Amino acid sequence: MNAVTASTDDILLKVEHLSMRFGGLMAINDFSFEARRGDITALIGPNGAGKTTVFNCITGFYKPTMGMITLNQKSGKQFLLERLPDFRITREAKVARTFQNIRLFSGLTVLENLLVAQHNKLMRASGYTVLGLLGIGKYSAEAKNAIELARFWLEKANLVDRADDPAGDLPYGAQRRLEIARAMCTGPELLCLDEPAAGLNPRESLVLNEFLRGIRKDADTSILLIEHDMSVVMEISDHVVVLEYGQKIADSTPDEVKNDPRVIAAYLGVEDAEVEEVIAEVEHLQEGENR
Ligand SMILES: Nc1ncnc2c1ncn2[C@@H]1O[C@H](COP(=O)(O)OP(=O)(O)OP(=O)(O)O)[C@@H](O)[C@H]1O
Repeated sequence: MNAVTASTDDILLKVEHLSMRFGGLMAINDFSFEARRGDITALIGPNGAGKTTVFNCITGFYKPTMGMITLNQKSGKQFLLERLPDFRITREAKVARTFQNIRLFSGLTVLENLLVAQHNKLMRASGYTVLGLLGIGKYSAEAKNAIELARFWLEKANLVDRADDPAGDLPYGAQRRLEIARAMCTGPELLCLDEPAAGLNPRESLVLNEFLRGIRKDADTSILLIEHDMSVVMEISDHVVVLEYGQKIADSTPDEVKNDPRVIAAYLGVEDAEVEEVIAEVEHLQEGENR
């Protein structure tokens, strides 16, 4: 979907004038962007640009200094995320996330990790009573559903044959996919992934790409992705937003962003005064290509 043509009904997440100050450092400065329903939106930028801080504001880990973050569910319900505590952002607004460093229960099996993710739903079904847990009422039906859902995501993550192994025994790339599968077991409308391809080899990155494309196709979940691995970003994203020093410098399709001189200059670490020079060079190269 093109960045310019989205209607307001398509907007799942709207970030407006977001700012986050840490003491004297303005980590995010008047940053606005939109993520459309059904899209994979990538948030990229050089180290320290503020990407994780934006994620932390969206998911309630930080309360922004200023700005509004609106999540529009498909049901029509609207949530102002900057006003909600993190557990309500997960449970009610249905925003799930993964972290830069893997946070699995490494002593539990792969399947158990996916069931733990559904703990809240199961406890509600038990009515928080022992009788409920013993199978009277809705609990047994919900427990069966939880196992079905875990199986579904095990298959999608290509982990069925490792279901009974401790999560800590999986290769790195498989642990990354398990984390994402675990987040999917909470039924999110928005899945925020913080550098899912970090540390993966090229083959594992390809498997990850397929998995993320599968999520977009099979689940009603949109993805917001922070990623340094451009082979992942350019391959699977519908829309790319670029941050530099806490401010937006580009917001467009992967192809346009890839050729944007300001983005190239930011990644090369060029001083502001030299940006014009880089722009001229890139334009010159592009003219050469088009000839
Ligand atoms: N809790 C905090 N306290 C103080 N400064 C912070 C805090 N969190 C982030 N920062 C600062 O805010 C800036 C943005 O950091 P952030 O981690 O959001 O960048 P990033 O784009 O995610 O970087 P990377 O790609 O290296 O992960 C950095 O200068 C960082 O040191």
